[in-house]
Amino acid sequence: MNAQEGQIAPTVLLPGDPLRAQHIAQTFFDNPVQHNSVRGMLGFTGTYRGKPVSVQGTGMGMPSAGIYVHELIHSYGAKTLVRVGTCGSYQKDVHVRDIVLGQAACTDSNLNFTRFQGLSYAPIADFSLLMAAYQRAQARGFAAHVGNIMSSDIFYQDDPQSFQMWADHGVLAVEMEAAALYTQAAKAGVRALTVLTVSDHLVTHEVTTAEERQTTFNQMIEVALEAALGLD
Ligand SMILES: O=P(O)(O)O[C@H]1O[C@H](CO)[C@@H](O)[C@H]1O
Ligand SMILES: O=c1cc[nH]c(=O)[nH]1
Repeated sequence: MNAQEGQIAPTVLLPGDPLRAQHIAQTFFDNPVQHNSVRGMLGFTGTYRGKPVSVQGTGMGMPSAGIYVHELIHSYGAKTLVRVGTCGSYQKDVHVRDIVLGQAACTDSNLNFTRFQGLSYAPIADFSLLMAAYQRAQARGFAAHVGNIMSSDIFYQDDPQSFQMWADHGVLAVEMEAAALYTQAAKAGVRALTVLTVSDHLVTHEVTTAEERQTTFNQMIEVALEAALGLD
């Protein structure tokens, strides 16, 4: 990233899509300033209800997101990192447009097998952030599910039923970055959470319109901002 030292706030939202970073900055931030343009991975810093906050695109998948998470923590001093993204539901009662708070993240990635020398590590969210996000969603009447999620390296699975094993063990939904975020945050002693909107459904194949997705995406951002910044 090409941000200057001190240009990025200690609290950072992390969407996969850089254009969503731009949308978040333009919709929610006061006085947003673009802090990164390298590789088109847009990042902005501004304020939300008077508190400094940044948003940084991460790209798709853990190798890409892991680079941004590392630089945000170790080069720019990020202390609170909240991923805001989309997911595919594994469970009948987790509907499209619902919010999913990733309490923990399974993974099929080799990243953590390499990091932990073939042993198993359980990447988990920061509890204070998780509790705050759940309380903010409840207070606003948004449908929010808390539980285990799957961070996969594979978007297009060859076997469309391969998710069933995870679904049978209570995993709520699939995305592609949380396990790396939680692991790196734990190592660095900083706080991390993943807040997701269900964009598609692997069981019921429910669909949603772009407008509906935008509305619930904005609800998710409000929950993430309030939890990350400690706002009511
Ligand atoms: O909406 P974002 O944040 O990109 O998240 C999800 O969408 C992408 C796949 O379509 C992956 O990055 C996955 O984690
Ligand atoms: O990674 C993802 C994101 C959204 N929907 C999916 O099915 N997978």
